[in-house]
Amino acid sequence: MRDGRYLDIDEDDVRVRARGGSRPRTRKRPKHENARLGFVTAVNRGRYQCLVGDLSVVAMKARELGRGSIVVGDIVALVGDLSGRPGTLARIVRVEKRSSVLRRTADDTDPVERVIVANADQMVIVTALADPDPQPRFIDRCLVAAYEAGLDPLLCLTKSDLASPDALLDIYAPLGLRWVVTRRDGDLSALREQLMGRISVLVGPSGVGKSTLVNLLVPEARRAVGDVNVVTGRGRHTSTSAVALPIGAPASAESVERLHAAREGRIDRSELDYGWIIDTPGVRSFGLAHVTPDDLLAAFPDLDDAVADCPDHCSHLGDGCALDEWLARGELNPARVTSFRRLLASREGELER
Ligand SMILES: Nc1nc2c(ncn2[C@@H]2O[C@H](COP(=O)(O)OP(=O)(O)OP(=O)(O)O)[C@@H](O)[C@H]2O)c(=O)[nH]1
Ligand SMILES: [Zn+2]
Repeated sequence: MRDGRYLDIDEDDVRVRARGGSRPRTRKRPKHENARLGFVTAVNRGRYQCLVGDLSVVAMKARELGRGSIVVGDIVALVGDLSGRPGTLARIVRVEKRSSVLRRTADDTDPVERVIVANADQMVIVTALADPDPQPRFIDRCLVAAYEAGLDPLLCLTKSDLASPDALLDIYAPLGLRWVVTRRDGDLSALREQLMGRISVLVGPSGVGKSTLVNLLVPEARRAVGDVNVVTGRGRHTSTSAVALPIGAPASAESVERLHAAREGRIDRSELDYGWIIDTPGVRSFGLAHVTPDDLLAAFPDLDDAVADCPDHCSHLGDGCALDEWLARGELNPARVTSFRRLLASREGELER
């Protein structure tokens, strides 16, 4: 890979010649002399599907890595058989530093908080306009998770053949979100445009038409499309594990490297006419307990001056909060304060199913 990062070799792969001896010795066993970087596209029962160059390689985690998780979106260093031939198994020996981390909360089916996706830069919040009805509380919690994880949110309102988006867009107007409206028999170019130059993680409750969208965007993916249960209005969970899919260009680690470069501002995002999407079936809640008011305030710079007048450790929801005085003096946009407080409050409790 000409771009550099993907050719990296460990810095401690230093061979030294033992003094006086004639045979080259290694000071310590070269850790990963021929390690190459790869992009994790899927995880299945302890096997990691990784893109190395333009080859898809199956790998396992080296024992020395311990218990740390490896998730879709991770950039990892691999050694061993990187041919990608059937039956071969490479080894992941290192996980590169992550630029973003999206976590799911612990719940009754899984007691541990887990990282679900690494290195994404956009969260596409998929919500149906009807069947099932939109859940603003779900959207709010996604927004909090996105702001905290450093992902740009994009609201994707599906099934526009069934209902108008106006009421929902009114609720979110004060947040200045980017949004697109879609339907399965409609034109997806507005959505496509928002996906270019980015690694987007798609989240949404069951049955909103996420698999249908993914199949329209990436027909080769053939994600299972479920039916909404006529009794509960909820979908069957037909697809189960997260997977990264390329849109607009063939799968290659170089395309991922260029998307990372765009995120870091090293190249211009608008030059890129492809992207990656990460579908996350079954993810319906995020751990928000660790999110602080300050994390959220980062998305509300217009409230900075006001909250500087707040008492220490202000919850911004109760008595004595300076936002109320500033509101009373007409110095803040009430809709912005309402939105900020609604998002803050949405951290409480877990998502009802
Ligand atoms: N009316 C209408 N129905 C749609 C549209 N898109 C999808 N559907 C239907 O909605 C149902 C759920 O679609 P899926 O794509 O399986 O939804 P999902 O979000 O992937 O659901 P899970 O697989 O359960 O996570 C299916 O019966 C689809 O045919 C749309 O634009 N309009
Ligand atoms: Zn306050």
